[in-house]
Parts: sequence; C-alpha cells; structure tokens
Amino acid sequence: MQDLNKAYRELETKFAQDQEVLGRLIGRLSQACKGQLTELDNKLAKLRVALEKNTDLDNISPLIVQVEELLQQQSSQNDAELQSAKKSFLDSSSLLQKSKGLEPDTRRQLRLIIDQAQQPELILPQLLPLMQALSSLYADTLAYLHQNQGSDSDNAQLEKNNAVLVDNLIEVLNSFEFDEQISVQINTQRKRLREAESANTVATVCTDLMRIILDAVQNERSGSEQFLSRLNASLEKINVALGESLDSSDKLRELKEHTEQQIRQQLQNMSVDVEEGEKLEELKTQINSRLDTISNLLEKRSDQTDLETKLQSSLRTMNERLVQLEKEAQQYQVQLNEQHQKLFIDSLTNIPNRAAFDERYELEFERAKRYDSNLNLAVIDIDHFKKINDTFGHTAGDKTLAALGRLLKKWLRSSDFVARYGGEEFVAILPEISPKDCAIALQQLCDKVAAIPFVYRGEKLQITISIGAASADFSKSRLDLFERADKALYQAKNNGRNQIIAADK
Ligand SMILES: Nc1nc2c(ncn2[C@@H]2O[C@H](COP(=O)(O)OP(=O)(O)OP(=O)(O)O)[C@@H](O)[C@H]2O)c(=O)[nH]1
Repeated sequence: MQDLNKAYRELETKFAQDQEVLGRLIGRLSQACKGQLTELDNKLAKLRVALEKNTDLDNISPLIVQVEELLQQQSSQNDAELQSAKKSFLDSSSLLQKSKGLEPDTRRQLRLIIDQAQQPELILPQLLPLMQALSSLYADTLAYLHQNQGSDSDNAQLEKNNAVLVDNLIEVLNSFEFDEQISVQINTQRKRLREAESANTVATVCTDLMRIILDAVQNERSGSEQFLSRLNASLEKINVALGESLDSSDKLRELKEHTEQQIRQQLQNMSVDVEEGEKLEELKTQINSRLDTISNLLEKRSDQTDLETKLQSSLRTMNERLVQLEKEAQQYQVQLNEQHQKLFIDSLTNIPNRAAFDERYELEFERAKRYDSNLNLAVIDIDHFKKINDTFGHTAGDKTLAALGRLLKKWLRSSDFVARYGGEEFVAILPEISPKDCAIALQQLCDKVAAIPFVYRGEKLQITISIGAASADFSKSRLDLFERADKALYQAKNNGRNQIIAADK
C-alpha cells in the first residue's frame, strides 16, 4: 500500500515535470515562430498560458489542434504564393524567349533557369535567385540589342522590344511580395523603368534591381537560418529537459514510458529535421507532421490520466477494504486470544489446566533461578476422592472438584498460581515465600478445606486434602522439584492424609 502511495506521489511529480516540459516546448516554439503569422503567435501564447496555469491536458489538446491548423494554413498560403510567382516567372521567361535577336548564350541560360523553375519540388526562396538570373538576362539582352542597333527600322523595332521587356520586367516584379523595406526600393526602380528613355537606362535599372533582389534573397536566407537555429536550440533544451524528467520517474514509469519515448523520438526527429533541413518549406511540413504525432501522443497521455484516475479509485477501494480487513483481523485476534485462553483453562473447575501450568512453571522457575529467589511447588490431592464418587456419584465428585478449584484460587495469594493438574490433583506455584512460611500457609489451607461444610443433596461431606511441597534447588532441574513435591504428597497420604509434608532439599 505504501509502495503504491509512493508510486502515486512520483507519478504526480512526473506529471508536473512533463507539463513544465510541454510549457517550455510551446514557449520555444512561439519564440521560433514569432512573426510568421499573428494568429499563430496568439494561439501559441494562449497555449503557453494554459500550460503555465496547469490546465488539464484535455483542454490543451484542442489548442494544439488549432496551432496545427494555423501552421497548415500558413503552409497553404505559401504554396499559393509560390504557384502565382512561378506562373509570372514562366510567363516572363517565355516572353524573353520569344524576343528577336536573343544572343545564343542568353537563350541557353534562359532555358536552364526555366527548367529549374519547373522543378516540382521548387520552393519560394529558390525562385528568388532564378528571378534574379532572369532579370540579369533581361539586362544582358537589352545591352546586346543596344550595341547591335542599326537602321531606323531596327531602332524602331528595338524601342518596341524595349517597351515589351520593360513591361515584362515590371510584371515579374509585381508578382513578388517583398517586405516593406525592399518594396519601397523596388517601387523606385519600377518607376525608373517606366520613365526610362533608352536601353542604357533600362540596363542600369536592371543592374540596381539585381543588387536589391540579391540583398532580399540573402536576407530571406539568413532569416530562415536564424529560424532554424533558434528552433534547433529550443528542441535541444526540450530534449535535455525531457531526459531529466524521465530519469526522475520510478515505479509507475512503465505506464507512461512508451508514450514519453515516442514524444522524445518526435522531438529528436524534429531536431534532426532542423539540422538537415535546408528548406524552410520542407521543414514546416515536417514540423506539422511531428506536431500531429505529438498531439496524438498527448491524447494518449490523457487516456493514461483516465487510467490513473481509475487506479486511484481502485486504490481507495483497496484502502477501504484494507481498513475493513484490519478490523476483521482485530476481531479475529480477540477470538484467537479467547480460544487460546480456553486451551489453557480447565472447563470443569474454570482454573488453569496442566498445559497452562507447564508454561507458567517453566517461566516462574527460570525467573526465580535468575534472581535466586524462593520458589515452592505444592501438589494437592483430594483424599479418598474415589469414595466420594462411589458414594455420591460422579456429579458430586465434579462439583467437589469445581468447589475446591474456586477455594484454592481464593485462598492462595494473587502472585501464586494454581492449576488442575489432572483427575483430583491440583498443583500450586508459590514464589517469593520461604519454605517454612510456605508450609505454614499450606497447612492452613488443609485446615480450611477440612473445616468447610460440603453438603450434597442434603448430606454432609467431609473433604480433606493432602499436600506435598518442595522448595526449588536451582542446581537441579524443574523435574526434580516436581518429583520431590510428588514424593512428599505420597508421604502425606501415607502419614494419614489431611496434612502437608514439605520435602527436604
Ligand atoms: N468426578 C470425577 N472424578 C474424577 C475425575 N478425575 C478423576 N476422578 C476420580 O478420582 C478418583 C481418584 O482415585 P484414587 O486415585 O484411587 O485416589 P483417591 O480415591 O483420591 O485416594 P487417595 O488419593 O489415596 O486419597 C478416581 O475414582 C477417578 O475416577 C473427574 O474429573 N471427576
């Protein structure tokens, strides 16, 4: 029972530690995802507060599902942005491809970047360098055409081509969403493009655009890297915390170990994903799936909490049963004591029997021997008892035995011990009295019994007793003391009965 209670306390501590670990996980995730999506920020903050308040896991699970949905939503939004940007890129590329007078090398490079943009696993950050390359090809084409300008009709064609290229380039720029700072710079370049009067100006604007876009791509890349490293650091801390938490658990650890290992595995996997994942989109998809698994595991944990509640109630029942059993055991003990008593009581005289005497005799003998104090033993026998039986019947004999038992108990000292040894024979242990005083006391006993007017069915009965007494010699055994007392009784009988004979040592 104590073991189970201990196990419970450990389980409670473990639960609190796990709650703390989850709290930290959410805290780190919110930090890592900060600014990705406002609603996601809010939900993560709410989740963190719920965990800090030790809210029930049942209430937290729906919040986790919401966070997952938001991550999913952001992922879909990114997909849509990518598709639209990809379409604009490919449209602009094919327009440039159709341009007349395209240098062969430019055409080859253009084909290359179109192929890359058509890769099925393409992600948004990968499209940005392609866009930068496309802008560069536009600039090269403009410069090439400008150098090779010839007749007026060629010039007119060149102007026309310029206009088409500028329109395309503006369309490409429109298809991308940049952060505020970049957007301001791009808009300035867009305006310059519209107002450009010569191919040269267009080429300069294109070069400036390339630089701006290159910076944007680098920013995006370093932003992603920061995100990844923050997330990685958080996951590492969570792994350590979870490891410590696992170490502290004991008895009922097995109940939760499986789930916790799975959660730990998920966290480790996430950590590996972060370390290996160069692509932000890929990483988000992986994290989504990990969160899915963790959410399922949390549901499982909540089932385990149910199990704990059931266990607790069964423990209560067990406890009640135990209290009940303790009561029953106490009653049983009382009954046993009573039965034990009965085993040592003579049912006819209601005084201790021979078994009780044997036990007490050993005890008193050893005690007196230890303190070297007096110990006397008296063997008491009713004289001519057979005659009583024969004359008045067995019932009269029984009543005589019972009466004598009561008298012996009454007249001997409370520190003395008297038992019915068997038949009409009684034994008495008389400690801490000198043999002489003992003999006097026993003689008085003989006299008292003889003076009692026993009456049975109106007839008077003369009852006398003979006593053989002996005083303990501790250099000899208990048996020796008994035998000397028994021999003395024999002498008392032989001497005429109704007397006490004290044996010499
Ligand atoms: N009524 C009754 N008689 C018993 C009981 N136990 C033993 N007796 C009888 O006690 C008698 C003992 O007789 P004896 O051993 O000859 O001794 P006694 O008649 O007392 O003679 P002395 O001891 O020599 O004085 C026997 O008749 C037994 O049957 C008992 O529990 N109840």
